[in-house]
Amino acid sequence: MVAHFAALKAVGESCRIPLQYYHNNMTGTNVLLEAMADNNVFKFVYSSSATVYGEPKFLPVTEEHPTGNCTSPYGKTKYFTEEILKDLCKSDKRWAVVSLRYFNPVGAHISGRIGEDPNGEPNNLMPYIAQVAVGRRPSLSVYGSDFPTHDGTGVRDYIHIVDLAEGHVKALDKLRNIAETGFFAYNLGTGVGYSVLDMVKAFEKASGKKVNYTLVDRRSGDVATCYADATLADKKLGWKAERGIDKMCEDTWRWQSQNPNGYANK
Ligand SMILES: O=c1ccn([C@@H]2O[C@H](COP(=O)(O)OP(=O)(O)O[C@H]3O[C@H](CO)[C@@H](O)[C@H](O)[C@H]3O)[C@@H](O)[C@H]2O)c(=O)[nH]1
Repeated sequence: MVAHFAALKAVGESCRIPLQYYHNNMTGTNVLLEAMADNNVFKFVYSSSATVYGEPKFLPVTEEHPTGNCTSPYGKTKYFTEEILKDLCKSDKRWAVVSLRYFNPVGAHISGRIGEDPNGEPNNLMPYIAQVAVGRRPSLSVYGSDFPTHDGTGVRDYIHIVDLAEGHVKALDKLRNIAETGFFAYNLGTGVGYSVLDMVKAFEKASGKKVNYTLVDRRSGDVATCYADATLADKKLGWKAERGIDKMCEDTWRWQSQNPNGYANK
């Protein structure tokens, strides 16, 4: 049996409550693993994150890049959990875990019916841009314009949420079909980095709307540039991202324009 282990996906603004947050995540990990073993489930996909790499020492970031030097409590919980899972797989050969290290998931389902609707003010870039474009917020704050990047703003590897979902299907197929056990980590990204201002421009093109922004100070914990080498996922899972920046913006805009107030419309 294969279980999807997304239950540990972090919630909320972790920096405000790190101790409680660590406690909840780590306790949750142990409780879930025990419950899975009790039910004879020894294979699962873990939702990890590129934040396990911290400030990249080289680019693009491969799975061989050291982990653990995280810049946020959220990243540390992902790192700690991966370490627990590695030890688990070493100590008990019944377990097979695929850890998918997500880069920056964005976009929406093509139907325009399933999209991102964060509680309160969005923390992440794409939903913020979308809410400015739709007129729900006056302006985007661009965190930092003095990074060593092509335009001074932070560069990330944005990946369409449907590509990400397809990566999970491939990971589940692998788990179903292999006899091998152990811990396997794969980057899920496109391999291409875009800056905050690249994203703003692409969104304006897709939506036909102006996205007002102001350049402000850097946000604590943000790295300058992070993008993936995702060739291992291609080689081992037969997966690679198919959707580019225009599609990410078009699909986000379809969702946001059809649901200006998110799920509150329904
Ligand atoms: O209002 C905003 C929000 C973000 N940014 C910038 O946009 C970029 C992307 O930020 P964000 O969308 O918050 O993503 P990250 O901080 O890169 O973190 C995301 O990507 C990680 C993987 O790398 C995941 O683990 C996290 O869950 C996810 O939030 C960064 O340069 C931010 O400084 C802004 O300028 N203004």
